[in-house]
Amino acid sequence: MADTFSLQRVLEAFRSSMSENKEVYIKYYIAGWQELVSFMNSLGNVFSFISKDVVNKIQILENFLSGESGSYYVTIQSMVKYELENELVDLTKRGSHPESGCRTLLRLHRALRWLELFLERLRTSTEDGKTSVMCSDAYNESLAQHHPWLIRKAVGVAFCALPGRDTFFDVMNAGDHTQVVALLGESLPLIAEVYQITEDLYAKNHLLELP
Ligand SMILES: CCCCCCCC/C=C\CCCCCCCC(=O)N[C@@H](COP(=O)(O)O)[C@H](O)/C=C/CCCCCCCCCCCCC
Repeated sequence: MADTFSLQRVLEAFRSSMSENKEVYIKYYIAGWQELVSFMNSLGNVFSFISKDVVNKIQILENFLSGESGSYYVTIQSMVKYELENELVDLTKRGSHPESGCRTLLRLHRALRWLELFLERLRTSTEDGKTSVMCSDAYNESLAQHHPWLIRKAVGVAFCALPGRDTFFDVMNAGDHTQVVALLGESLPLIAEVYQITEDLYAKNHLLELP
């Protein structure tokens, strides 16, 4: 992973994550998240409790991918099939499989919806748009409903420390603001498609509320 964040690399990772027959490669899905973590790390310590959680979840999935059953973890589709067929998922309450691939990926999947909503707000924002408001509106519309009160409060505090819109555009390393807006316009349908494929797969298998 390179030192500086690049929106282009996020785009490439999510683009590579989709196979021709619309399966999602976990390797590239994780690579997209690793890029996003590098961005969050540059924002300072107030965000470290969030990036630690993402890093932990990436690590769980990487361990499955490089482990002895790694061939079943190549795509989200093959992971779901393998874990369900082998009863490796705690479906109603946490038990003997508290860190299954399915429940771990579900947490990142929910966060991907937040990212989609936030980037769409950023893309369509005007010069006086506040990133803290865009972030928290996107959060309230997505992830917040899955988080307890304490986490919601801590996240609210972190949002107040977000840099302004201009800084966000600059750190994306994608050229001037017009070019960033264009790249966001290119990235968002891809992110939305990866999200929707996963959402449909999880819905079909009744996995959207895994504990
Ligand atoms: C300029 C580039 C575009 C913006 C780039 C944004 C980079 C964002 C990177 C990561 C986003 C946050 C991902 C959060 C994943 C949260 C997963 C989760 O829900 N975990 C909770 C549940 O897990 P289990 O306990 O069931 O294992 C966990 O309890 C949560 C812990 C930490 C709080 C997570 C809050 C997420 C807030 C999302 C906004 C992040 C703001 C980042 C600022 C850009």
